[in-house]
Amino acid sequence: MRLILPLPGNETFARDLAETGGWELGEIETRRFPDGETYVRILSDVADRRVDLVCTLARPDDGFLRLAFAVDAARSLGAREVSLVAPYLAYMRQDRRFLTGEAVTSKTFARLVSSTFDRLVTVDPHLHRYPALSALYTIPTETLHAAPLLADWIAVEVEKPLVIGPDEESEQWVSAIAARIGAPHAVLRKIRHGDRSVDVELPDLSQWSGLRPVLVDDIASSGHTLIEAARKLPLQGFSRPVCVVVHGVFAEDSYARLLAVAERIVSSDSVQHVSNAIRLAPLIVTSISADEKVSEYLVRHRRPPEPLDEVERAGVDSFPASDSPPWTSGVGSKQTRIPRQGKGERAT
Ligand SMILES: O=P(O)(O)OC[C@H]1O[C@@H](O)[C@H](O)[C@@H]1O
Repeated sequence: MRLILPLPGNETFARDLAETGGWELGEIETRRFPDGETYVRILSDVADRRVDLVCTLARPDDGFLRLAFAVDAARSLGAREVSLVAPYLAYMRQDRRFLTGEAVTSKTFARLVSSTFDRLVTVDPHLHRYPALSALYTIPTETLHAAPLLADWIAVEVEKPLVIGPDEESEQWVSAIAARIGAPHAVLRKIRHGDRSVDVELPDLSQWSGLRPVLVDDIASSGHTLIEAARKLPLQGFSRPVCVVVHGVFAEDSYARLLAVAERIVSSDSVQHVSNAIRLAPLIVTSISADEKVSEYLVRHRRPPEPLDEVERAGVDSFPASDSPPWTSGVGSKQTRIPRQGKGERAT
């Protein structure tokens, strides 16, 4: 049975994941030495098992080294595969060099994660200028999408919603959410002047007066985007908006400031926060279970070992037509490196 191992601060999410998936919840002991260095000890049996380290990556600078230590400990104890389940993936927003000399941190961070883990599972990474995680990460990745869960929450909780994205980037999930619940949608225009300085312009929304505005975004970080959008809506006669985000990072006092101009704020549980109202565990379990089926399939169809020279000549393996491979169906976009037995890799 696979093992779900939570890093500190991720216990609630990991327990939900383990219970929903019917998997074992493991234990890691971590603490700080007096000089600030990190102590890590894995207390669960990981030998010959697939291990999922669960760690959301909001505030990653504090936690990544601890993760790297845990992976090495798991490998030295004989773990068969170590994946990172990071419902929020950090360092996706500095995706290019805007000023000479800036570090493109998305690339550096992706390289660190790719050289540490065997696989990455995440939810709605901030893919703005990158087409997919495969443009950055060299390990197999699974990108899951929370839009249907957000849509279902809105459908149940908000009467007569007008789904609003605060900027052009949000059009993709705002339109998907609106279509799923049969509501209208609109997209605002954002001009970002700096980390903490944002302007939002509203188009004429008067045709939807009387509807409840629901601001939807992937991340609330400094909160400025949502705060500015929420401030502008009453200028066109709308009531205070409901704000729904996938990742409630809520830096500094942004949650309190947004609450002052919003009717209600909810987030998925990708980052543990008082606003959490949408569980991601079912989405992640579906994806991990589908991946397990692929592995089981490969084990079932494992060929007897062949001498290396024949293996090299055989090239790509083929599967019997009577039992089609299960990796085509999924809940997100998958970048999976299918082990090819004929190329010297072993199915697990
Ligand atoms: O305005 P804050 O909360 O700092 O940043 C979040 C916004 O910045 C964008 O990259 C996100 O898509 C979101 O719209």
